[in-house]
Amino acid sequence: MTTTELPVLRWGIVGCGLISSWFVGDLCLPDRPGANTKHIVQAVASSSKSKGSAFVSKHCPSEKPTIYDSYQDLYNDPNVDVVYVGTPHTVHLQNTLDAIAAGKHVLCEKPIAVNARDAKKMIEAAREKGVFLMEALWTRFFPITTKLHSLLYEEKVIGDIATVFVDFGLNMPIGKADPQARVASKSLGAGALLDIGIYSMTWASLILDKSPHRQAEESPSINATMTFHDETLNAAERIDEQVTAVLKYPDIKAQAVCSASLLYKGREEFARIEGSKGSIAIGGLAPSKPGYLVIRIQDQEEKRLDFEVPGFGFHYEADAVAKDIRAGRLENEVCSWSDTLTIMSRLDAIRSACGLTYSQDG
Ligand SMILES: NC(=O)C1=CN([C@@H]2O[C@H](COP(=O)(O)OP(=O)(O)OC[C@H]3O[C@@H](n4cnc5c(N)ncnc54)[C@H](OP(=O)(O)O)[C@@H]3O)[C@@H](O)[C@H]2O)C=CC1
Ligand SMILES: O=C1OC[C@@H](O)[C@H](O)[C@H]1O
Repeated sequence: MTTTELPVLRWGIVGCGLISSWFVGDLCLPDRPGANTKHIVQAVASSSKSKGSAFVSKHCPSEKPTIYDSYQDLYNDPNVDVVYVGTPHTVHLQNTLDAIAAGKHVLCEKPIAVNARDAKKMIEAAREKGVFLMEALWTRFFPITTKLHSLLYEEKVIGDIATVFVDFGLNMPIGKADPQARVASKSLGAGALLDIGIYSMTWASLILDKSPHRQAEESPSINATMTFHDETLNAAERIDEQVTAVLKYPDIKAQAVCSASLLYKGREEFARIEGSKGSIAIGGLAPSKPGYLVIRIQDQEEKRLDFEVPGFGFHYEADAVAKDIRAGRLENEVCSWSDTLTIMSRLDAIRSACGLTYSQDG
């Protein structure tokens, strides 16, 4: 099918910051192999029209979106099918609830909210209004994750899985960032766990929660530790710069060691799954954007599988959203409401164990 014959989905982009620029770039990629949808940037909303116009000229010059200086005006636009929320964590709740109230489907950036309680509110609102809602945990949608699952559980190439190690290191110390930026401002949700630890936890979940041997009702136990940018501050003021969580899954005799740090750039091979017969490493530009697998089996030559990704890879989640909306589904099966709540509850548990709060926790 040529691009012009594909069904269309019209996006309204809320917030013209970094992630929205990456996302629209992928929506506009021409002639993607396997594309199921022609994505249109129908509208953008920003704090000012000039910022919105500059964003469009730079990041999606081939599109002719309506530019709003009010998020609400975008939610009210009858030509917008789905709203993409690309704002800081702490405003996801309000932005998403407003979009849903206006009857829009929503794809909301990660973390969907600051805590599981707020995530539940968003899910309940979507359920009641009968609209689609998904957290933009884009990593789940890369073809590499499906291949990994099949290597682990269908081909069983490394035998019984014992330990998963995942590390997301980003050289972005709090002290070096602009204090007003969302990565350094506590009121905008700054901190390693919510920003990048969520990916380490997602990989562990993708690998171990999806084991066919799991007994779903048994949640893993979690032990965690954090270091803070300023250790002298109280729970409400401090910002986590490093975090490590150890998850124990007694039912499958497995464990995961998940870490995240803003103090160094992590290794390209960011994850390793150890099994009774060997290991599989996952590598890529970042743990959010995986690119290859390395299979190492005892007494065998190691094997590397590379996965070509056009653009950043945000189109995989965008295509999944489009397919669900067309089918009338309210949630996605790869990033279900239950998946989102599982991870958010674990992030809550880690924060509670380490003494880290946000004002949203109430
Ligand atoms: N999936 C991924 O790989 C990534 C995801 N993210 C996620 O995306 C979200 C946004 O991150 P990022 O794009 O880096 O952030 P930026 O600060 O670059 O952009 C956020 C935009 O949100 C808007 N905004 C709305 N309310 C506020 C507010 N109170 N304070 C500041 N800005 C506000 C602004 O747009 P305007 O002025 O136009 O209204 C701002 O430019 C985060 O939740 C983050 O976790 C971020 C990076 C990568
Ligand atoms: O989601 C993310 O992934 C990549 C990081 O650069 C960014 O801070 C984070 O929000």
